Amino acid sequence: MPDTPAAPVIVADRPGTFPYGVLAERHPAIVRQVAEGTPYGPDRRRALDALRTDCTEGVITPLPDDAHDHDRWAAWGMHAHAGRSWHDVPWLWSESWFYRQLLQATGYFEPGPWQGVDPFRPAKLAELDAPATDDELAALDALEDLPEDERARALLHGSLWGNRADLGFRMSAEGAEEQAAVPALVADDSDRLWSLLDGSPPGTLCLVADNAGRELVPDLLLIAHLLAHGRVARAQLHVKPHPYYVSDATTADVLDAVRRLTAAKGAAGAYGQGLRAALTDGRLELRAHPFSCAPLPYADMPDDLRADFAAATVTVLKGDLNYRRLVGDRHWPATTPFADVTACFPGPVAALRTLKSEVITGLDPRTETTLDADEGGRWRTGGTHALIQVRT
Ligand SMILES: O=P(O)(O)OC[C@H]1O[C@](O)(CO)[C@@H](O)[C@@H]1O
Repeated sequence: MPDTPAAPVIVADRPGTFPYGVLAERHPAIVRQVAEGTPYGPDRRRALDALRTDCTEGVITPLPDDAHDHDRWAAWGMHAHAGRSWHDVPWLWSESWFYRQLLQATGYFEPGPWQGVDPFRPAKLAELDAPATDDELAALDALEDLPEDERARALLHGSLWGNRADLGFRMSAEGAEEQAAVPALVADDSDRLWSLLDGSPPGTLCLVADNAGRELVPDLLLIAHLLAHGRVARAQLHVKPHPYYVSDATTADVLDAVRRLTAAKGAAGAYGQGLRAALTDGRLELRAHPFSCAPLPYADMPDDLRADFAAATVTVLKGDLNYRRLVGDRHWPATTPFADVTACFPGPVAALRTLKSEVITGLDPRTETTLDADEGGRWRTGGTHALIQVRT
């Protein structure tokens, strides 16, 4: 990292702060939502109740030695954090640990009736099947009359603002969307992104997905468009190997989204057909690397994932959590250059994110001052503002 001194890592140890609230309020609410969403039996309910207490009052207790991913979590620092409060370890670590414990409580990994049952599926399907999705798919027909580059820009913004489809966030941010009269980009390097996607011969796009449903659909539309118009020859879509952060996308969610598109009329249906063809002939490849659910920044990624990103024309990281992992989840001054804090990423990288936590870099000082003056700190966490930041 150029001579930018590393800022402190975020820890959720101060009551009244956003990270603290996520552990103390959002997590127990998510446990309640999961228990209400699926008719688990008494034993699973007891495990969920125990987690609701443990994640607010407990300490980090290592996985059993025979857990399928014990060694992985040991390598990710589990024993180093053993016995400490969830509030005293890095926030990123604590959050990721919560979702691992939630799958433990629901029996997701264990042989038995609940193995492989996504505890968030009811919420994901309700969102994907919402009438609003029909409206968004129907709106695609109007894009067909636009020149290709304007259509590409519209789909890029669809993918960006799709990031508001974060069901975990929605639970505690009722009305956030309505508040934003004019959605504003606090940083916009999209021209740099297009220059990367104008190269010849066309290369490979890596898109690291975030939320399923109404975020994943516009991500897939963007990929379908870039493939169909020869802006990229191949695309790698990185999803999660198991449910994570409520609505993060898994392979099952990709299949649901492609099915939803393929079943639609008009342009949406054609996009669906194009995606099915790209998946079957290999131009669109799915990846579900275990590190995508790791409690660690991308700087610590393993070599095979690093090789994927190094070989890409550009890697697009979607969403707030991926942004935090890209910049190391630290209290950076907002004006810290984006290129400095992303120097460790192995290839050109673009962040498409709506702001839902305090971490931010690469801002123009006037932008920060104006936003603070107009909105206090709300612009950082309310999901009402977004950014497109690119390091070539
Ligand atoms: O779905 P996204 O965009 O990664 O947002 C994740 C949200 O969850 C958080 O981890 C807080 O729980 C924040 O990063 C953000 O508010």
